[in-house]
Amino acid sequence: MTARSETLQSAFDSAFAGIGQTRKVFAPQLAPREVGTITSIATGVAKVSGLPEVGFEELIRFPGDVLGMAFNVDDSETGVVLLGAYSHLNAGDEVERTSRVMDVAVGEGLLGRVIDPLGRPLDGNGPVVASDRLPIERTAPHIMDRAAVTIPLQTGIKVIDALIPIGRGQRELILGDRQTGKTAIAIDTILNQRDQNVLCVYCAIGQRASAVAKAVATLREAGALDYTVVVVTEGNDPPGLAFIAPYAATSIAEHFMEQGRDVLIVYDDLTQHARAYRELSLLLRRPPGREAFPGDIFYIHARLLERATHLREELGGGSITALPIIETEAQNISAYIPTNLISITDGQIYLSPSLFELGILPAVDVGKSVSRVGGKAQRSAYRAVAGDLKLAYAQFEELETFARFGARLDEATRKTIEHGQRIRACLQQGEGAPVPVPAQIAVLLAATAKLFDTVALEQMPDAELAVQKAAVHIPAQVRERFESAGKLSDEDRSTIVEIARAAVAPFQAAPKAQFTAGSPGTLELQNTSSRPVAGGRERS
Ligand SMILES: Nc1ncnc2c1ncn2[C@@H]1O[C@H](COP(=O)(O)OP(=O)(O)OP(=O)(O)O)[C@@H](O)[C@H]1O
Repeated sequence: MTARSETLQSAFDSAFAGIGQTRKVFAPQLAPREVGTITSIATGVAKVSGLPEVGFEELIRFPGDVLGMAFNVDDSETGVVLLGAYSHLNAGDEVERTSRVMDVAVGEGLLGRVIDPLGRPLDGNGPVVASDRLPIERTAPHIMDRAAVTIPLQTGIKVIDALIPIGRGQRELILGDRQTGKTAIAIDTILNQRDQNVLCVYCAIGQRASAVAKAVATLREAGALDYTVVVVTEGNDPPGLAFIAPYAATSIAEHFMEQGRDVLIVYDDLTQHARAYRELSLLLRRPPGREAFPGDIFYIHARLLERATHLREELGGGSITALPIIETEAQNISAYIPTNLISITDGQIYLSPSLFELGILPAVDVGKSVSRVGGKAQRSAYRAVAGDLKLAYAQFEELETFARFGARLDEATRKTIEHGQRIRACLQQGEGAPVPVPAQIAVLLAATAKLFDTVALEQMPDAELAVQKAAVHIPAQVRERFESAGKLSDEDRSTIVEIARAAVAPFQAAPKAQFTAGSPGTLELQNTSSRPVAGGRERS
């Protein structure tokens, strides 16, 4: 054999050897594909037959890549909640099991993005970069994995930080009638997390597109979108999307919490979520209960809010603070969904439409609001003033009701009311203007020291702002004590009060005042008499 024919032979052998080998290794991957058909379709739900092995909450693929979630798993038929546009679907269409449950993209790449509950971008900024995916339904951390709530979550809203403090890992309900400033409180709290090292998730459920666009624009303008993930379902989305939105948002927050980060999550609002669930349940013929809500309506909210917690140090020490929002009807806080949520959460911030109408903003009704765990996390500097402030304010609110009837008031009552009015004025604050801690402490200390009592009510906004600005003069070592657990000494308090006194001084040359019964819920000052006012000072 020549050298040339030898080379040809070996090439021939190796070629055939390759084919033989390929034949041997060729093992086609045969996977069973379970396929069923749509039997009927209604608003946001479909009934499917021919999927005997389908599991509860398993995803089912419909034509056009629409996903659905198995909700009612019966022997003969499966009730499926649709999670996308379904107008092209018809009875008889083929559907397929996916053998997986609903999950969502999570990770740092989501910060600054506006997405839907399926993780699809809505902001036109290209695909979302996810570091991982997590199922939307996860069990809440076990009781032994949880730590006590000890670190405050500053909202930047004076009345909340002073009187209804929130701690990291707490669940605090915001409730009130429509248009009473519920969203404003939640958005302001997000804005205040800028320097607090807290990441935020804002979950808009069934909101008007314009309201969501306004919230996103506010966050973007204030630079708060950089540390916030916005999860949105709009009013005209299928009810299935509204139903899964808070669970998906919570999984996004949990990813950060498990990395040791503090997260704030806002559900705006769970009334829409409950309505979406009611709609789905009625369409799937689940038995209706009170107010036509299904029997497990309490459970769907409890299992959601149980996922907000503060983890133990060994597990990273991260936390999720939840601010669910609920809309009441005609101030009825004892309706089904509000009472459910009140009993699940660790306190509530109640917004009163009457205060809102009087222009007392934020319209927080201090008497009906409570924070059950936040007090323990509150900074000691606040605690030093909160007790006096609460008492004085409660006394004022009670006396104010009497004063409405035009009763003649004795000197002590008049002073209490005057003092209460100034506290109320101090606690008012505009939208989108969170107040830093030192400025808050200065204002609150000035109010408890009755420095504002000699200032005319109409001058109060300016006087209060002057005290806020003067807070920059508080010595650095005192400011440090605001952050630490250390108490303010008497010396610290008098230093702050003196700074505030100097700031208030220009406003104290106020006109003389007399009370008359004014419009309901308020008292007017008239510049007529020369009666002495609080502090024994005569107003000129
Ligand atoms: N502290 C405030 N200062 C001034 N305006 C405010 C304040 N809080 C809320 N508002 C205004 O009150 C209106 C209602 O506020 P917001 O939309 O937050 O209420 P809501 O209760 O969430 O409403 P909805 O029931 O529509 O969800 C808005 O126009 C908002 O700008």
